[in-house]
Amino acid sequence: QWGYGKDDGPSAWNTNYPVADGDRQSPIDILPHQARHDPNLGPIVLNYDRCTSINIANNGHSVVVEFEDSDDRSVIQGGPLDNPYRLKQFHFHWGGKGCHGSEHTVEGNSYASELHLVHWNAVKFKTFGEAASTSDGLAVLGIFLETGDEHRWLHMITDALYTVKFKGSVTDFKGFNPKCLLPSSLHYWTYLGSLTTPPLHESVIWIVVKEPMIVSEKQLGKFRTLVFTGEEEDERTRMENNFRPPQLLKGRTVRSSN
Ligand SMILES: NS(=O)(=O)c1ccc(O)c(NC(=O)NCCCCO)c1
Ligand SMILES: [Zn+2]
Repeated sequence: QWGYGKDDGPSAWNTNYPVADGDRQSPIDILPHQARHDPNLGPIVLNYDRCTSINIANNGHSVVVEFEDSDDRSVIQGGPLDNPYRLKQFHFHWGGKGCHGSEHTVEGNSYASELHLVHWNAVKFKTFGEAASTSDGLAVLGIFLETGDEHRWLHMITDALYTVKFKGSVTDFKGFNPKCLLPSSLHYWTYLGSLTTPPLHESVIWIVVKEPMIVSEKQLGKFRTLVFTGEEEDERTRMENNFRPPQLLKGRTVRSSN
């Protein structure tokens, strides 16, 4: 299996997942001055209103909140998207104490953490799995997390983390609307990329929001109380630095909403 350690980490993923060396891999380093401002790029529209969260889980790589995706109750549309994309899950990537842990970087600078809201094109595909393995089947909204004041709503997530400390743990997490996590401005960069974890499918339309959400160091520290390992395993490997470093742009264009 793959992980984020010395032997099973990002530099080894191409052994079992050769697409790791492909032409549209994620994340990337974003250079704002080289991004093409595209006036045709409209605003991102989120309809997460009748929210459909189900549970929160530790999958051995991150903490994930899953959503009920049998209809279009929670969708993202507009921006670079031709169809509404259905919210499936969101999860985070973060660093170690004092180190940064975002996946995308901006002019070589990384943020403390990065939130990924994962959506799939249910107009063109029947299942998430099918969408996740087909070009442009997914739209992932990436939000940077920066340390500063406490985030007024993130406690809803961090207060539940102790219940999913070990790999394989799942607990109920109903009625959570992730719209409360988003920064005020949704100006974004967008480019064609991939999943940032194995199987690294090149199926993602990335929408990276420019404005970070501000969270406290204390709130971020709670993510590091999770472990990669299962309760029955001997070693307790703290879950941190679960991010893939930036990959080659290989001629891709990054567009900017404005
Ligand atoms: N980081 S990401 O690009 O937003 C991303 C979005 C959706 C995904 O499905 C994955 N990866 C994934 O599911 N890998 C299968 C095993 C993971 C846990 O069992 C990564
Ligand atoms: Zn992710």
